Amino acid sequence: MKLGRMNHLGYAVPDMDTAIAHYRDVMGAEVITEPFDLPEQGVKVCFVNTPGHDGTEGTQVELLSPLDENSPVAGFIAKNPLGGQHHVCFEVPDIGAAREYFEGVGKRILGPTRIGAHGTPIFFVHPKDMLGMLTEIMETPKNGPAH
Ligand SMILES: CC[C@H](C(=O)O)C(=O)SCCNC(=O)CCNC(=O)[C@H](O)C(C)(C)COP(=O)(O)OP(=O)(O)OC[C@H]1O[C@@H](n2cnc3c(N)ncnc32)[C@H](O)[C@@H]1OP(=O)(O)O
Ligand SMILES: [Co+2]
Repeated sequence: MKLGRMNHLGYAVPDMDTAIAHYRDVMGAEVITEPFDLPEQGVKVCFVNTPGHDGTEGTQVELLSPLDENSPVAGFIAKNPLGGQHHVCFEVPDIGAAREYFEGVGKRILGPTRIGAHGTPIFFVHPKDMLGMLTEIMETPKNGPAH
């Protein structure tokens, strides 16, 4: 499988406004979207970009808060009331080939491949099969980064 860049760090937070204020005012990061809901994923999302250096591309933090108690991040927040690092997302050129690869090496894929917050197909691999890190695999946007 051909691994691409790290697209974002997923960060689960109990309160989106508090988290945005922290990254904007304390960290001086660039809040690049208004918070938006992804009801099908059970989360409210907001993207925060940090600057690159020496001409390299910056990084992105994906702030996530639960839309309701059934949200996949609700359980995480219950165990981590302050919030915390929830997942990491890597890009791949072909999501179908990547899914076959991970299944082929015995990693548990969580649910169907679906459209993620960046508007491209994604799937998740179980943290217990990924050294404790919930791992999102995302197909590289064909027309450059959506956010
Ligand atoms: C898609 C939109 C957006 C995008 O970027 O495009 C997103 O990223 S949305 C992100 C939210 N969606 C998801 O996280 C979907 C995938 N997640 C899941 O399927 C579940 O959350 C799962 C299976 C990771 C955990 O399910 P649940 O919380 O119901 O199970 P447990 O609490 O019993 O956890 C089982 C076991 O795993 C450990 N765990 C849970 N969450 C994480 C995590 N984020 N990172 C690392 N480990 C995690 C938990 O501690 C349990 O371990 P144990 O030793 O048994 O206590
Ligand atoms: Co994500």
